[in-house]
Amino acid sequence: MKLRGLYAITDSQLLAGKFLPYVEAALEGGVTLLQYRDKSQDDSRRLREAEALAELCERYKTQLIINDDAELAARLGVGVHLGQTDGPLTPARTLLGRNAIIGSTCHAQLDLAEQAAREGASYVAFGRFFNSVTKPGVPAADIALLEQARTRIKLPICVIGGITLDNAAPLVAHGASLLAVIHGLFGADSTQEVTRRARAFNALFASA
Ligand SMILES: Cc1ncc(COP(=O)(O)OP(=O)(O)O)c(N)n1
Ligand SMILES: Cc1nc(C(=O)O)sc1CCOP(=O)(O)O
Ligand SMILES: [Mg+2]
Repeated sequence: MKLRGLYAITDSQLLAGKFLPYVEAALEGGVTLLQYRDKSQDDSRRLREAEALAELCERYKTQLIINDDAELAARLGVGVHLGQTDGPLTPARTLLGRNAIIGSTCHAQLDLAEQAAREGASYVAFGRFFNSVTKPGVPAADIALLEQARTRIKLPICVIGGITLDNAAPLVAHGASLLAVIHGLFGADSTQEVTRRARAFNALFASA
């Protein structure tokens, strides 16, 4: 499967009271990967919501990725995204199997991306590229890093952090394969606007 296009990420606070309708609206507009990102410790809610997303993704032929939690990903038979403190990649690959999508946060460090590639990651994620309301204060990445990553890393490159329709085009032009977006997608006033934004993010790849 080609990892290229919009990578929608859920946010439990932003999507409170409209979780499934907003996610479905994004899927309607076209989503390559959907990440379930919930930073709470409420395991039963996490399982319930992740199962609901798995069902939706099945319907829309979208790949589901679970943030942080390889065990939950294994339980649902889906992929996982692991940050630098979320556990090692190699056992996650063993647990999930060779076909699972496994992503790795590499901040703005090419050496982390090279290590992730050696350890079996499916894509590497760099960020944050712009100021993020969702996760302020994380280290910054820039276009020069993207240029270097494109020549050194032979995996799809995901970019994240403050990405909106107004700032995403140069990232795609400089080699980003996946645009990972929370607020720039789901911070919309209506389901129709979420669908419009998803379509518009995807259109950036058609013209690249
Ligand atoms: C696609 C993607 N890229 C980066 C992250 C950030 O992961 P991490 O550093 O583990 O931070 P949290 O998201 O867990 O707070 C991500 N989730 N997805
Ligand atoms: C979860 C996350 N990780 C980041 C990183 O730089 O690793 S930035 C970020 C938040 C992304 O949300 P938004 O699109 O609303 O900025
Ligand atoms: Mg994490």
